[in-house]
Amino acid sequence: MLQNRTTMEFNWTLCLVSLITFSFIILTCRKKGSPTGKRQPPAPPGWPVFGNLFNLGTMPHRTVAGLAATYGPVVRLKLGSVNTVAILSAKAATELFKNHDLTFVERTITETSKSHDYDKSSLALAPYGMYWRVLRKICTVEMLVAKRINESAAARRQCVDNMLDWIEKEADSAKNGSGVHVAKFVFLASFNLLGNLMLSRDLANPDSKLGSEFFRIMISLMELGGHPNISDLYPWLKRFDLQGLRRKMDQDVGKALEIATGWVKERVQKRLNEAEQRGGDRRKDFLDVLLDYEGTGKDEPEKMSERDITIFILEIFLAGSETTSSTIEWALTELLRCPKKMIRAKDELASVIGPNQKVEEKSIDDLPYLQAIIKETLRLHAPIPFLVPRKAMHDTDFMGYHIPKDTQLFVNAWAIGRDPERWENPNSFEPERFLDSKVDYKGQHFELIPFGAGRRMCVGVPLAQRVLHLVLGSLLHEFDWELESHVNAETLDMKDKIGIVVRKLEPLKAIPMKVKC
Ligand code: HEM
Repeated sequence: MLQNRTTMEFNWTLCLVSLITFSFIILTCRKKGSPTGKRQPPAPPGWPVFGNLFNLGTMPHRTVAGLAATYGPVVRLKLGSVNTVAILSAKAATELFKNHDLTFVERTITETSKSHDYDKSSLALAPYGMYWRVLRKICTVEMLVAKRINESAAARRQCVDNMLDWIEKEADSAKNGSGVHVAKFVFLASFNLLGNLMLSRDLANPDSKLGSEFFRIMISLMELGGHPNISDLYPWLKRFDLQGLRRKMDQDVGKALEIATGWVKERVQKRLNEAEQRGGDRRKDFLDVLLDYEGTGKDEPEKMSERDITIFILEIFLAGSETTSSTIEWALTELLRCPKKMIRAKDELASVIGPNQKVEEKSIDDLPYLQAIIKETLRLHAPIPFLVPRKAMHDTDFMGYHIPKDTQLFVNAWAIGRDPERWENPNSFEPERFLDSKVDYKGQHFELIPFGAGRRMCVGVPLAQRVLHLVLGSLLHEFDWELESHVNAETLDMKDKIGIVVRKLEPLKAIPMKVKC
């Protein structure tokens, strides 16, 4: 008994001594900055083991942006055990993309993205090497070029027409005074639009059981992928999968791959039949481009494997649907808070498009105010606020700071879009600022980078640009919009929440009234 007590006391003493030693080591390391003695970026104080996790809050893009005032534009954070650096100003972003893009060209790979080896076939996550180059080239030279995008303009118009019909029906059946959940319909339309571009089919279609199942799974993948995961913060815990995220991801990715593989096989068979019948003058979609691919077999694959193709299909849905619907939701929200700007946009549409006419993609160039609204929305509400996180390929010096190999890099596009050194009235929605300005989001102006910049910049910009203008232009041209009666411009909730993309915390509910010509 006595011996037990002595052992217990000894254990407690040992624990206490270990804790003091551990804290001492942590504090010493923090005081000296870097164990190598080199100057590291400034960092807010953190906790042992947890680092700065508790500093992030529920809207990390905003909290991290706020650190710039105290620590400057390059800030070091410890997220669990992961060394991270955040870039918070347009000047620092310019230095990054002009002089260090290659050093940070690799991605951070999360635990859930390893499900079914998704990361190995993904364009967005692939290591900077041969496979990534091949896929990127297929996208930029064959798929997302003006000619191919033009060929599918009619399919996009049809998807937008369906969306307008759904919204009108929903508004007719809604109780007096209640609004329509706009982003839901834009999401469905974006999904179908991508389905037509890639597979020539509507997937968010109540008549298609498989399409609906695929749609449900993709929404679940977006939620799971955007969920903070302990396994990413403390990689030694990953085998326990404490939140069960990897298990759920394995199930969903498995099911999505099964469905998409079925579509690929079906198409392979159809192409064989067409070849036999010498028919097949249908429009070539993305799936055809991938199946047609022929590489040299030396420094690139001879053919794309079925697996790589199916993962590419999932990726495009994940990359292109929620980003689009979130941007439209914010644009409409901002316009509902500024009725004069809404009127100006509608007047421009009325004069360029005319009554009884539909907004077409070819008119976008003639709609400078609409273009300015999209830019201003993306400046204030970058849907992927930290871009897709990068990783240092080797030790490097950046703006006088030492950044060790494997450090995760967050480029805070949200903070950069509101950088007070670059933008006047950075927090106000003022599309007019873009009317006499050459600044755009195509990766050359580092103060506006909602699509990123450099080698890993979004490949979808040419498509996203068309879709955003087409959808917002159509919503404004076809309907007059009002807020629900219990909300006004001052009380409209503007908080956001972060998942794979940032979107409005409270979904926008607005009342559409069909414009009478
Ligand atoms: C509003 C719409 C969109 C936004 C805001 C957006 C934003 C982004 C961002 C921030 C990145 C990371 C860039 C970086 O790390 O520098 C990215 C990458 C990517 N996006 Fe988009 N995106 C949009 C639409 C699309 C669409 C429609 C597609 C496909 C058709 C697409 C496909 C991709 C792909 C494949 C990558 C990975 C590129 C790579 O790693 O090489 N995106 N996007």
